[in-house]
Amino acid sequence: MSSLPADGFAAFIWRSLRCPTGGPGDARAAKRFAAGENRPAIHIEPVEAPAAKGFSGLRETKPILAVRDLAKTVPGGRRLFSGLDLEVKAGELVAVVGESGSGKSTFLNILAGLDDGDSGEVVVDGTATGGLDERGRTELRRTRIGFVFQAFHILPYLTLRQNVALPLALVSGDAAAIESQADAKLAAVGLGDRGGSYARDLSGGELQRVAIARALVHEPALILGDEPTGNLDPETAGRVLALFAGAVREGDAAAVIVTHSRSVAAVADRVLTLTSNGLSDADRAR
Ligand SMILES: Nc1ncnc2c1ncn2[C@@H]1O[C@H](COP(=O)(O)OP(=O)(O)OP(=O)(O)O)[C@@H](O)[C@H]1O
Repeated sequence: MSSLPADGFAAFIWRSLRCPTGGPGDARAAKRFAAGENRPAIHIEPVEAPAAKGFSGLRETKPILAVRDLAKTVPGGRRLFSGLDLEVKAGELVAVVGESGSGKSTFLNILAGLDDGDSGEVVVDGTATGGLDERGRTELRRTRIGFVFQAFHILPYLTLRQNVALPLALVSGDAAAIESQADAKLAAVGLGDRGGSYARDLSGGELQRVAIARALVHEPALILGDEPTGNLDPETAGRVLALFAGAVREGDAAAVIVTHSRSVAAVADRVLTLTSNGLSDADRAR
């Protein structure tokens, strides 16, 4: 992707949404807008998409994630789990622990619609993934799900701003608004001055913060993390986790994090253990 171009009109739209009482620059831009300048080139709708907080009322009463009686067998016939039930509400962070090979990553992939259970149901923000075709699942991931992996997957040939902007760029043509949202999210993870840097310039902890900014930039309803602190030293992991938990709670999202780490368990609202019989309450002190 080439650099995201600045666009005066788009910047005006952005400022108008963020700051209704703009300065003289906004007044001039407003005149141009009234005169119809540039209007056809802009696709405004996605700028309003982050107002996913409009779902807040709904999210308070309904779980963001509902899993019912899920079962999964992998090729070769081994049953990983069955009878798995889970509900996660807005602002709630659930950690999933379990033995290596118990199926934690497979479970996350099913939640993201990247894999299928043998039976059972997964409902994300009111949408049953089982009823969606590939296109519908992709759309669900783009608009409703943020995924943080152990390996950061920050693309080295894009700036950090462009990396964070990717989920928005997939659904919007409004480059300036996208760039502003990416910068705001980078600022939220303490990297507001690094938007023009590249991955090679950052430490592991900083890269993971970029990955979190990217996972949250489109204000997903459901945040999934697969060992998101696995590559970090304990102190950095703690800082990243606090950031993650804050973003989940303030952003009104639900989160499921697969981990072997005690520090993840420490910030979670619930710690559940995955076994062949599904998820069960774990000892928080483990
Ligand atoms: N497509 C597949 N074909 C065959 N076996 C698979 C497939 N996908 C997963 N498995 C097996 O299912 C088991 C669960 O894998 P998974 O990665 O979900 O476990 P995990 O709990 O995340 O493990 P870890 O904690 O070590 O990362 C493993 O034994 C894995 O080899």
